[in-house]
Amino acid sequence: MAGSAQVPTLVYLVTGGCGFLGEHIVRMLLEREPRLRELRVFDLHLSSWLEELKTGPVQVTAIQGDVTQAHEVAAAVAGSHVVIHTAGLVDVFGKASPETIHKVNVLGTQNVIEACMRTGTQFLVYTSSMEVVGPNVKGHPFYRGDEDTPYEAVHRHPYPCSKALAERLVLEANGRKVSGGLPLVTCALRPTGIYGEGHQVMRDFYNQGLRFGGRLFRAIPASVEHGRVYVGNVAWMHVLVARELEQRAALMGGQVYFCYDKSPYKSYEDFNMEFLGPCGLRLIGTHPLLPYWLLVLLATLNALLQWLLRPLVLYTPLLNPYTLAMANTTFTVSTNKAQRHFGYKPLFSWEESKARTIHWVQALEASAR
Ligand SMILES: NC(=O)c1ccc[n+]([C@@H]2O[C@H](COP(=O)([O-])OP(=O)(O)OC[C@H]3O[C@@H](n4cnc5c(N)ncnc54)[C@H](O)[C@@H]3O)[C@@H](O)[C@H]2O)c1
Ligand SMILES: CC(C)[C@@H](O)CC[C@@H](C)[C@H]1CC[C@H]2[C@@H]3[C@H](O)C=C4C[C@@H](O)CC[C@]4(C)[C@H]3CC[C@]12C
Repeated sequence: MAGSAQVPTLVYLVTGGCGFLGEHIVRMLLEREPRLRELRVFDLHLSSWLEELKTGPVQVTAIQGDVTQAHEVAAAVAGSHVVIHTAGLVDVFGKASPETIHKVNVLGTQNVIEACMRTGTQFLVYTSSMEVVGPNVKGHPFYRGDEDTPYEAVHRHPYPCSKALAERLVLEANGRKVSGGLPLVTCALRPTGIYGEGHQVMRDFYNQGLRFGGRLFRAIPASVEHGRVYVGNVAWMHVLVARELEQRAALMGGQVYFCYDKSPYKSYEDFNMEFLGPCGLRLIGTHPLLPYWLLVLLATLNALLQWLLRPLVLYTPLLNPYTLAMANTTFTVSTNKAQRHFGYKPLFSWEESKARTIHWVQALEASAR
């Protein structure tokens, strides 16, 4: 692949390039990958902001397509040097059926792998997830763990199951021969809960707070820590891995890397308040306002209501049995594998990540007025 640092020669493909993370990866590549000649952005739903990117020196090719359609994926992959596969159905709220989640996240990933094999693309970076590891169905905490920490990764929910299967397909494909006889080099990145500009769940929390007069009500003990990572640092890790994968194929090929930065370990709700607080919202209660059994009952009622209403309307509240269990289980990572293997260091400090996210929420506030 070795593109010249001076002459832009490389073609990258980003699947899911119009999503929350995908957009940051696309913009980061255009800013920080000097070898880029063409950037292909493949997504089911193309965004209007892509048009503004077409005026720069890099050819930006918007491709409307579906990763579940092998021929569409193959056409997009053909001729690319690197594929960053971040397209996926990120659904823990019951918006999509288990079958659809599996089809997009697993079959879609299989299509990307096969397209690389058939067309001779050698380098594949997959956006996996912390959920490939946990929290597991038993609610075991994962406290400051790393890529080698033993943990019983047992899942039942369609989303983590699909991510785990897709990641396994990607890692098992490492070393297989692509068209032309060279080896496919793959690796998987496992972000913890990503936050930052464009994060839909943060937007949902903000809107929920507005509906309750600027108040959010604590449901989870402050002691339950969740690892979070700023979207800009996740995007940077993708760019760096894509750049280093060729030179360090023997070390990085077939590996997984947690995405991490200096974001503090806090409960999910307390962490969100780092951004929502400066925008006028208050988290009521130093302890959960309701007993856990009542939260479980309410979450179960939400799931029942979702099932009953499904023929009429899609009811997808934040609180359901799975999200409650996730929120209520400590999951934090402490690792430096990415730094050791390919020199990753967070591009954005915690202070910068926080300021950028607050600025974005304030823009939401302005548009909500
Ligand atoms: N958001 C997080 O906290 C988080 C954490 C860890 C990992 N991830 C992973 O990061 C990736 C991106 O997540 P996100 O939060 O940006 O989600 P997102 O929903 O904002 O982006 C996903 C993108 O994929 C596209 N897509 C969905 N189905 C498609 C299909 N069939 N064909 C083509 N494109 C399709 C969507 O249109 C969207 O633009 C996912 O693979 C997700 O599992 C997300
Ligand atoms: C209603 C309360 C109980 C409230 O605290 C629920 C919060 C809940 C919506 C979130 C708690 C943990 C989140 C998940 C976590 O950050 C990691 C994820 C992995 C990633 O691949 C996709 C997103 C997510 C599943 C993320 C989704 C929201 C939470 C469940």
